[in-house]
Amino acid sequence: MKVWKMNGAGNAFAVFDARQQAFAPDTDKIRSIAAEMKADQVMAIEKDASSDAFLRIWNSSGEEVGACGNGTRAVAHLLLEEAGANTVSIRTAADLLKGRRAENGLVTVDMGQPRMGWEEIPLSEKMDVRGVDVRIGPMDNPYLSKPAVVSMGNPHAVFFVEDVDAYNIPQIGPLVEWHPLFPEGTNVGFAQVIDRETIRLRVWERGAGLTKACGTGACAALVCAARAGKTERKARMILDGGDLIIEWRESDNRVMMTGPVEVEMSFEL
Ligand SMILES: N[C@@H](CCC[C@H](N)C(=O)O)C(=O)O
Repeated sequence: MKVWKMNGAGNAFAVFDARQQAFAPDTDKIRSIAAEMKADQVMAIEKDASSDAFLRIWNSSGEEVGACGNGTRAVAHLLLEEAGANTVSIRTAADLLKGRRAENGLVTVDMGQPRMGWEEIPLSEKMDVRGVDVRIGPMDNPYLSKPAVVSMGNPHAVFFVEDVDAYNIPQIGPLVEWHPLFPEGTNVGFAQVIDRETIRLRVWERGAGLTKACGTGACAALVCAARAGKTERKARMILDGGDLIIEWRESDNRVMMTGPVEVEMSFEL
């Protein structure tokens, strides 16, 4: 079985080619692969009857999840190279996604439409998704509150802050990740709007912790920012591991994510 160590803007992946051979790891196995290969997510490329491949995704904590934007871009790159094609379709547990080559060796994935209904995120109770009742700090004087929420096939809560670097994300992230408002947990973004076309973003990922980049997190932050009128519908997202360009198209409500992909090494198992 072929295995790749890859990253998408620094978001690190161990990718297993499970199209010819079954790959059915248990939680402990995923944790040990992730630790050994220093991966934020472990992924398996499987056969699919109605697309080019099914992409199975596990967080480094061992739980299987529905979406991983940078991981989808990484696997799109592998499949595009393999087929010498210009477009590729990838099914995940959350959606059917399309990948394509972009300029300068970058890879674009159509991440589909953001889901904004409180039950779709999901939240445990009905609430205005533009700012939910989550407070960090003293109840009557929180230093962080009212994150915007959205699903990109996985749940995201986004705090808009003045200075991303002023927050102790490893301390705050877990408090929000498993807040009772999120029955399935949530990814937690800290977004600083630099100007109407630029956002600095750091993401505490559910089941993986602080990563160098989170693709769905970047989509979520742009959607929440544009929905609130803070930015245009297209912006450069500056993450710790590199930049992503996110565009939330007005014409069809779909979110396009473009960024770099790197194959660090590959081997046969
Ligand atoms: N790194 C990812 C997101 C991976 C899944 C996430 N941690 C979750 O639990 O939903 C990305 O690039 O989107």
